[in-house]
Order: sequence, then C-alpha cells, then structure tokens
Amino acid sequence: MKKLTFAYESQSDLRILNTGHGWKVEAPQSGSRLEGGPLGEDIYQLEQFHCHWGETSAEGSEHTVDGRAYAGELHLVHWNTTKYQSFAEAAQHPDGLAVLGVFFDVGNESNDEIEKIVSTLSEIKFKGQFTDIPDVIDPTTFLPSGLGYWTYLGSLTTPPCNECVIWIVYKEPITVTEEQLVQFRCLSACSGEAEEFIVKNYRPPQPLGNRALRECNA
Ligand SMILES: N/C(=N\S(N)(=O)=O)N1CCCC1
Ligand SMILES: [Zn+2]
Repeated sequence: MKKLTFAYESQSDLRILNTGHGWKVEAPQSGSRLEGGPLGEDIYQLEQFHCHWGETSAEGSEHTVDGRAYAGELHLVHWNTTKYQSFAEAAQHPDGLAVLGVFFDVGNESNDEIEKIVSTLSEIKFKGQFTDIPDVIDPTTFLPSGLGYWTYLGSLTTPPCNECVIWIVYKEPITVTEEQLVQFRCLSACSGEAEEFIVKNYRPPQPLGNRALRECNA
C-alpha cells in the first residue's frame, strides 16, 4: 500500500455535543485530506470525531488485538469527497467513509488534547446539549507517534451499521488517565433531570468472516 498521509487544520470553537450515546465533536474540514494507504486514489475529508469507552478500563475499545480490549477508542470519521457529494451519500457506499481508530491505554499522565474535550463535558451533561470548545484542536495531536496500522473493510459500529467504512486502526495506543475516562462516564443518556450515565458505549467486535485484514508498519 502507498503511505497513508493526512493534513488537518487547527480549529477553535469546534462544537461538541452529547448525542445520548457519548460525545461528538463536529469538525467538518474542507481543507483536510486523508489519502493513500488503503484509500486508493481518493481523498477523504474529516467530518467529526468521537470515542467509545467501557464501564471499567478493562473494556471499551470496539476493536481487539489478539483478543485484548483497550480502555477506549477514538474515531476520526472522514468521507470520500472525490467520489461523493455529501457525507450521507458516501455512507451508502463501501468506499464512502474512512475512520481512523486510536486505542486508549490508561496511564498516569493526563492527555492534554483529550483534556480539552473533558473540560467541556460539564456543560453537555445531558443528551442534546452542546457547547463550543474554546481551545484550539489539531486532530493530528490525537494520533500516536508510531503510525503502523491495520486496515480492513467494515461498517459503522452504530445502527444502521452501513458497510461503508475503510477502517484504519493504529497499532500504538495513546495514553489517557482513569479520571479522564471517569468524566466520559458521567455524561447522561437522558435529556431531562433523570440521570442515566453513559457508562459504556462500545460495540463488541464482530466476526471477521472472509474479510482480508492488511497491515502497514509505517
Ligand atoms: N457509527 C459511526 N461511526 S463509527 N463508530 O463507526 O466510527 N457513525 C454514525 C454516524 C456517523 C459516524
Ligand atoms: Zn465510533
């Protein structure tokens, strides 16, 4: 495979919202480019990023490595702007979306970039709430230093689970703290006063079936 390349803009005042299933940062970046690697000749543009976590740090990722789950997984969602006119259209095609997956490992050092997300969560405690992230966000800073990855053709992990995703899952995790994950779990799935904490929001891995898994050791 050709080298995977990416270019992102740094943006402030990105909107973060509580979807009822977790937090999501809307980051449509017409100036962003993800290309190469398993993406053929097409260019993919960043649309949004979000993450998945578990009730404890023993689980939470949506991919596992030799059966091992990580404490969480960040997804940077892109769509194919070479072939399609909109995200919605792209999500109807096997090469429509490209999602970068980054595993979370728990450590003692707070992740400064994730902290920019955590610091807004008290303002979006309930489903439907949103706010702007005052800090400058550069999506590149969420990526691990080692850029080796696995890739395969898969689906969205939330209904309707369209089979429209070229998955690119980095081998090296990034580190977050247990406290940062605890803050994720304090988001509420309800819009009203009732509190139903989003303690976990990951879909367990599905059978690989006859799909080919490829790797790149960048
Ligand atoms: N399930 C999803 N992303 S994911 N978890 O498969 O990366 N999405 C649903 C709508 C847009 C992104
Ligand atoms: Zn996801």
